[in-house]
Amino acid sequence: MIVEYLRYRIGQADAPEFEAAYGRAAASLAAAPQCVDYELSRCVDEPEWYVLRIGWTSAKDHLEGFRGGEHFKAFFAEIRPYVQQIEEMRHYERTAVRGNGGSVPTLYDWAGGAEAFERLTETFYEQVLKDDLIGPLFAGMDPGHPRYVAMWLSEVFGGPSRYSDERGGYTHMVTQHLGRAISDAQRRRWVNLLMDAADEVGLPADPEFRAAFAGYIEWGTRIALANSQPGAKPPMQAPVPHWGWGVAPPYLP
Ligand code: HEM
Repeated sequence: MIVEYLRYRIGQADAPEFEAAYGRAAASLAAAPQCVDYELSRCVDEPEWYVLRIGWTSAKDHLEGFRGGEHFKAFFAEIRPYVQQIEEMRHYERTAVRGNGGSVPTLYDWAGGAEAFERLTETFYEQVLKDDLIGPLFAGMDPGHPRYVAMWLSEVFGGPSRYSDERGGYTHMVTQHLGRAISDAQRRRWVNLLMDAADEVGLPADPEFRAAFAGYIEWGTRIALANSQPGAKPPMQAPVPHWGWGVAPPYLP
């Protein structure tokens, strides 16, 4: 993705119509397959300044795909009156420096940290080992397995990167699933037992946390199943995924 920044200087009297014009032009951005996202902000300290940030799939997609495509005409018709007021219009490449601030707790903190995930996996694998459908898969499991999976989950949900640092990260995890030929019935049992364990150990029960938690578990188990099939060739190098709240952040009164 490439980010385009446009800085406009708009006189006070023209501001309402400028914002309204961009409100209409936004329909073209929303429809354009080259546009990732967009946001128009107005300067608080000097209200005549506006910054428009548009994420494009690439600079070429913007300059050739969007400008030569079906949505440009309607877009440009709306913003043409303000072209003279553009003070800067450039593409910027994102750097590795980015992330979320601390205003919203991580799922890891919300759950109760490492100790909560350790309680979860301990209880979970006690049941797994007794289960007729998936118990046999884990018959020879490493005694540290519950703790390792707790480290993995902690890292995924925003906790420390201990699984990557101490246990081989994604590559080790993916190797463990290879060739196990997990069936969908086994995957579902794994999910059900984990959800039961989440209730039993008292993981937060608020809808937002459980929706995000279940989202990752559903995603992760489907990937584990696919990677475990005979002949599967998953990527052997990848970062540990980081899971966030998605569309429903926690309710903080
Ligand atoms: C979100 C879903 C899943 C996650 C996060 C996960 C995570 C992991 C991790 C981190 C390991 C390696 C532990 C280590 O460092 O030694 C592992 C191993 C393993 N996983 Fe999964 N897994 C998932 C789903 C499943 C499912 C659905 C099954 C089967 C029903 C399964 C079966 C196994 C088995 C049999 C091992 C090897 C255990 C051993 O012998 O030590 N996993 N898993």
